[in-house]
Amino acid sequence: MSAVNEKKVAALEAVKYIKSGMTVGLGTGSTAFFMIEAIGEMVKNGLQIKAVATSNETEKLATKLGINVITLAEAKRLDVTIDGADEVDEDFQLIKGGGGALLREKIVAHNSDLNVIIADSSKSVAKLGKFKLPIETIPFATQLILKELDDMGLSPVQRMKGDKAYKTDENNDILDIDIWDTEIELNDLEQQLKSIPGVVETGLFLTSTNVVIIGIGEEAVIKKK
Ligand SMILES: O=C[C@H](O)[C@H](O)[C@H](O)COP(=O)(O)O
Repeated sequence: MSAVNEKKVAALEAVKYIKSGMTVGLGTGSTAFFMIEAIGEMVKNGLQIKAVATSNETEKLATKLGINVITLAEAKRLDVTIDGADEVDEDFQLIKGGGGALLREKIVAHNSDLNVIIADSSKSVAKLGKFKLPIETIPFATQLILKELDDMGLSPVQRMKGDKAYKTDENNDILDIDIWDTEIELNDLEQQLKSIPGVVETGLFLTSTNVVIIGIGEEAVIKKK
């Protein structure tokens, strides 16, 4: 079975967590796509939920499928959020933000009672960091943060879209950094990165995840914290 189908296998298992009356956080990306599509189908069949989208892209898709999208302020608190990841390790730690949605994703995860991560088998790793860690920065500070991260040995690269700087939904920049060889422990690294003025958020999700569902071939392997 291809990786694309493993994403769908995980997504279809995850939507079993959703019941009528819930407020649901909708993740972003190609794995989340299958989850949103499945929820759209459930809504057509009578499921009644409210949803908060983690990106403009997700909001557009969910609205198109008839899902009732509300703001985070209206939701106040979410029952469950289902989202993808770029890497997930054995300790439920994640790298996210490959699609640039890490800031809203982290805010939504923080405000959710249950966070379910869905992924194909290629995302499951023994150690985080083969995937470059995305950092969201305020444009005013980006060039100086690039220098600071370079001095830390993290080989930052500014994400581009063609010949222009890539911009997030919040109109910020993304720097992708290499944490594979760093000797800094992940919690410390998160603290150090967040302490640089102009760094808005990092793609390290170290404590928010409760359930990981990995599609392995046709099987959905569920791990609970
Ligand atoms: O910014 C994007 C999100 O963090 C995605 O959930 C993550 O990049 C995984 O995306 P995909 O399911 O497309 O691999």
